[in-house]
Amino acid sequence: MTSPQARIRPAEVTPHRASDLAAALGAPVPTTDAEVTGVVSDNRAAGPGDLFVALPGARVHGARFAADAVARGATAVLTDPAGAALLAGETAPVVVVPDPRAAAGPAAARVYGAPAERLLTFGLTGTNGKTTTTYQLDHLLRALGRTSGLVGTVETRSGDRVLPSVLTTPEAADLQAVLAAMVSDGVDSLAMEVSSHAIAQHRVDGVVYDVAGFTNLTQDHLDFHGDLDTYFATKAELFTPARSRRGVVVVDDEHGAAMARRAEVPVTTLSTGTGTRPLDPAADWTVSAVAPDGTGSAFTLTHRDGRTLRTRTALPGGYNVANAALAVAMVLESGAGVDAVTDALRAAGGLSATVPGRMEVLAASPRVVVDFAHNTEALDLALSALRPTTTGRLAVVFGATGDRDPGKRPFMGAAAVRGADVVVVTDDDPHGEDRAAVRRAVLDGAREALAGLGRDVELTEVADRAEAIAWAVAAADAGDTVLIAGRGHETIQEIAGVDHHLDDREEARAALARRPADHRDHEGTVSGRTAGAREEHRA
Ligand SMILES: CC(=O)N[C@H]1[C@@H](OP(=O)(O)OP(=O)(O)OC[C@H]2O[C@@H](n3ccc(=O)[nH]c3=O)[C@H](O)[C@@H]2O)O[C@H](CO)[C@@H](O)[C@@H]1O[C@H](C)C(=O)N[C@@H](C)C(=O)N[C@H](CCC(=O)O)C(=O)O
Ligand SMILES: Nc1ncnc2c1ncn2[C@@H]1O[C@H](COP(=O)(O)OP(=O)(O)OP(=O)(O)O)[C@@H](O)[C@H]1O
Repeated sequence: MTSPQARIRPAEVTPHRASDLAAALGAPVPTTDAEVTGVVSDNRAAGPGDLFVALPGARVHGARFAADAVARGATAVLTDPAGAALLAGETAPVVVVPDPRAAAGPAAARVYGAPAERLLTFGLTGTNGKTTTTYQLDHLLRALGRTSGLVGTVETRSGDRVLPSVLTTPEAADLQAVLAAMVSDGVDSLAMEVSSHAIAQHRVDGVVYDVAGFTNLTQDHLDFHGDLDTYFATKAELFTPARSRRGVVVVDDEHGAAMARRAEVPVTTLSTGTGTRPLDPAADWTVSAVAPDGTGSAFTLTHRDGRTLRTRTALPGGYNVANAALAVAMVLESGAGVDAVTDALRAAGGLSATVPGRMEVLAASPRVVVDFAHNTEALDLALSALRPTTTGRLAVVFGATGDRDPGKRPFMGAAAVRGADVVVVTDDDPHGEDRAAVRRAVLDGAREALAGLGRDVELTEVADRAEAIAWAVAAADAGDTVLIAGRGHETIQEIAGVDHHLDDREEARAALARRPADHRDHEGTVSGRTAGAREEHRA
């Protein structure tokens, strides 16, 4: 079940009557009335004056928690007929609608005064790149002198208030509260991630984005959506008038091209030539003259109408050029002038936002990078992004998640061996699964790939992740790069049902601080580390 979490809420809300809300939702007006000053869909977050939205869940009906919500001060309940049946004897007014998930966003938007309409809103969807692009957008908006708020996988930020996120896209009631808090905190624009789960579950109902963006689509989340067509169709909903006013669609893969054709709002296409489709000169926006520039790249973004600007992204890899170009194109589509954007980017040194746990560079020599890549394609891409700027050896520390998608483990092992010179296989989030068995599956794929590779790769197993990071960082020479992949910004590692604090970035920084004492000797063996489950293999 969802755990109780801290939430960002507005300080002051003009009260609404439950009867008015019912009328606005086209629901029968309850026989008793009450004043509502907030909306929640989890009883543990309920407080005085809240409307408790009791949602039918996959595991439990929220109506089971209505009495507790009311005991905490909730003054009214919004639910469906099944929920209402569970509420017999409830003292608070009950508003009954056929689909409370679909009603939650509009109800909350009404209670909080339609906050999305008072912000310049940018919504990002796609399988990969949402978080990264959202931070680039946020960075550019700030560079333009705007006060932007952010909602996404890593954190939610309104003014000085920052909270770690539980979901990529919050529940409808929580989202509207955050947006209202942003308005009262003086925020004027919003960069946010819109997951496909959120679209399917009506979490963003009540928001019409000024500019929606699409990054790409690969096979993912089919446990939830069933098949790729449904996953695609869910994302396509973002590009309809109910959810956005206009959009920018990256057409670097076939799904992007299909998305642009299917969009029901005006969209401009962006082709960068960094995906699976070659550069499309017929796209509205094109990227050209990509040039390595330190760890990142400089690039030129041009519209068919002649608008053009040259800037850079500090993040490595072609896909980060696509993310950066998308952020710039979305801001230009929102009405910003190309000269203002050019000047702002020049003053800011390009798109140089650090994205927590996404190609986050912790040290330059040896270069130590933490990235969220947790599947085969992402691992491939991350390693190829770092290879051109690695003068020494490229090492990767990673594992596979337990209890999830066992089929990908050998492929991840093979991708690591293909892309790196030093491969350290360790635990990711084992969850309830046998940790050694998960690593074994990754190692099997790695060994098989090694057999036909034709170059030397050092393959090592270090069970404990902190120890694996310490080992790789200690073993690196000045020109080497160590990629620590898979967990990004995450700070909790679940082993056999127990949560342990583990932050790859903290471990890497600690290992970097210990380096002089811990450094690898010239024979290629490791000194200064405790014995672990390490085994080395050389092809
Ligand atoms: C698969 C999925 O999306 N599940 C969501 C769904 O859960 P559910 O139907 O099982 O809900 P439930 O536990 O039966 O509870 C029903 C209702 O009772 C309420 N409740 C429940 C328990 C309690 O003590 N008190 C209480 O009030 C719940 O808030 C809920 O409203 O409804 C819940 C609340 O409405 C969501 O929190 C929950 O998201 C879970 C936590 C989740 O992990 N979702 C992931 C898959 C997700 O949405 N991920 C995407 C990103 C995907 C990506 O791109 O990587 C995201 O946007 O985060
Ligand atoms: N445009 C892109 N195309 C392909 N891969 C990408 C792209 N951008 C980032 N990645 C890879 O995907 C990983 C996740 O990136 P990011 O967090 O920005 O995406 P996301 O859509 O927010 O995914 P998630 O919801 O899983 O966080 C990164 O660590 C990187 O390895």
